[in-house]
Amino acid sequence: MTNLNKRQSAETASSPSQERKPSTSSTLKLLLGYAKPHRTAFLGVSVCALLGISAELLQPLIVQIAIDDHLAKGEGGSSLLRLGLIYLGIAVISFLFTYLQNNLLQYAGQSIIARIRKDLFRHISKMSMSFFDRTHSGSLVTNVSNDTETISQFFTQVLLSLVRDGMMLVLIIVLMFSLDAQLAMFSMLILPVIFIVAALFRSYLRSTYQQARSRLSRLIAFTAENLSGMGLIQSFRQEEEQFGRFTEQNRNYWNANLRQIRSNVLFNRTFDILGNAALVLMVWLGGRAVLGQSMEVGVLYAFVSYIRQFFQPINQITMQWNTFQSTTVAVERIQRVLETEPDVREPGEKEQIRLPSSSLRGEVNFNNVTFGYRADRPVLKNLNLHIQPGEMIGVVGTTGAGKSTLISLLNRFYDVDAGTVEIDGVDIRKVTQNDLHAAVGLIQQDPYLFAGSIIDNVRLFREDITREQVIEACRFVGAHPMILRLPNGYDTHLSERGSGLSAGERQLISFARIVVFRPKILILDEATANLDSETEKLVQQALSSVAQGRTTIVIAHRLSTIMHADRILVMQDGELTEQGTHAQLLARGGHYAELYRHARQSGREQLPG
Ligand SMILES: Nc1ncnc2c1ncn2[C@@H]1O[C@H](COP(=O)(O)OP(=O)(O)OP(=O)(O)O)[C@@H](O)[C@H]1O
Repeated sequence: MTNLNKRQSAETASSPSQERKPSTSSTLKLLLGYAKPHRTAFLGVSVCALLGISAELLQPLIVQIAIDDHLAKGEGGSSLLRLGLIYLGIAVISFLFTYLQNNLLQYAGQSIIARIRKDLFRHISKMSMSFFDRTHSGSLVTNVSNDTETISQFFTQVLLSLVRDGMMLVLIIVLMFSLDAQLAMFSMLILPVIFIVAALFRSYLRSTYQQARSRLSRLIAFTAENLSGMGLIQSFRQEEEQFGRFTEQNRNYWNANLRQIRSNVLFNRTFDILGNAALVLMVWLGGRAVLGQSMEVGVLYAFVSYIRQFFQPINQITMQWNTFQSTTVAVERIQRVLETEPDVREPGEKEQIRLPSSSLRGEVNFNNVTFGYRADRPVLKNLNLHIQPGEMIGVVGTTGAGKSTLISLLNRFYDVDAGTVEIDGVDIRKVTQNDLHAAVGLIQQDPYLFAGSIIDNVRLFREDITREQVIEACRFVGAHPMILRLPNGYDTHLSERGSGLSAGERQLISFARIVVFRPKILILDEATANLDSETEKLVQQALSSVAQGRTTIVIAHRLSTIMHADRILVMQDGELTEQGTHAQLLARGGHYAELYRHARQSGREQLPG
């Protein structure tokens, strides 16, 4: 399959219209796979639940013995006290086992969810750029946060309910039949009514739950989008409009949430009424039996207690059905991400060729490369480019000419559709991502900084790179004085995206990263486009220091950045139309000369495009 075909099939697979229906069996398969390493804990939960509820269910029997065997015969005193102490002891035992069972279950459940989250994050970070082109980051955030949280409810609520309430129900039925088979038979008459009510409510409860969840997701996505675009919103004075849209989303969620709560309350209270009706029936039938002396008072008391407890597990299990439904939806969403293979694949062990950084020369070749983001629109067409080790290359061209695409292919963010991209004569598809990204360093226009100190941002949280190495790198690129001016110097904590630093300062930090990580090939994608001339001078100096001994490719809109390059490439509509030194290209009088003339006329060094 070609890459284009692969991209298309991946796009189709993730389109909403093609979403598969969540299936119970695949949900269980995934969950049981994750639960397997914790089977001892789950066995412990079952044993504790059995012992806990057995102790709980013994309590009415103790009272029955106290009434029928002691009170009814006029016995009291020490034997009643002994029964009272046994009752208390059993209550303590029930508490202890329930406590143990909850702790074990929470431990296993939370460990499983942490593992799912870890797997998901690792998988997402290995995905190719094409995956991020077609997947909304908000939906991935929901996968990692909300969906895993929903799955956690499966372990901490659904499973617990199935085990505990299931066992409780069976034990209650056994105890009721052993106390009085006839009365127990009458109680069972209520079961069909319970099932009918549960079935009637089930789909209504599920739809209210799903509606509330989807409205909450929309509200979260809307808020996240607004936070990241707050600068734009304020500069266009859109606060009121956005507030209006937020209010509407908020109201929608509020309505859906209230509807869900109302339906839950209605369901629970209907069950209460059924329970009370069964109780009245038991008291009436049992009371007649007691009066007719065919039943003892204590037995009736125990029966009434069990009937009250009988409805609790049924109610719980029915409620868990909804949670299970939302778990299947969450599992399906997570599975869809986990099953998506990266379009850019690691080479197999046999075809792998190492690119050891110690012996790397930094030669780059694009041989007859054709590539398009979509099957029907090639962006690069049959492109040939040979870059010598240590050469400094400048790339110019109009908007959309394919300059950034060239860089993306060299980083293997996408695979070529035809031809090859080589480093030191090795096809980069045969190189591991680790080796490739150690060989190629990228500095983007708006370098990304993480929440953390300056030190951590330069060494990207790698503990094996020392503080001294970081400081030396910052001195080398000329960032040291600027960092010392910050409130806590190298330990200054940067907030997310590096706000608090200017664009130029962020650039200098990303240059220091390059010095620390030592890639042999350096790429700058319009790194100086947004800088004032003072800062640009600083960045220029840093660039010439960092470019020493490295193959450097600079995409620039500013002439000054690339005028002194060994070679300037001119790209137009996906093709290399001219190349040579600044002087050669001017002498040629082609597209570059025209771009240069435009730039001079406008009084700025900014190239059009
Ligand atoms: N992720 C993408 N998905 C689909 N099409 C894309 C994507 N990135 C770029 N393109 C398209 O590919 C073509 C080349 O884009 P590219 O970003 O390489 O151009 P460029 O020369 O770097 O332009 P600029 O100077 O404006 O950044 C454009 O038509 C663009 O719309």
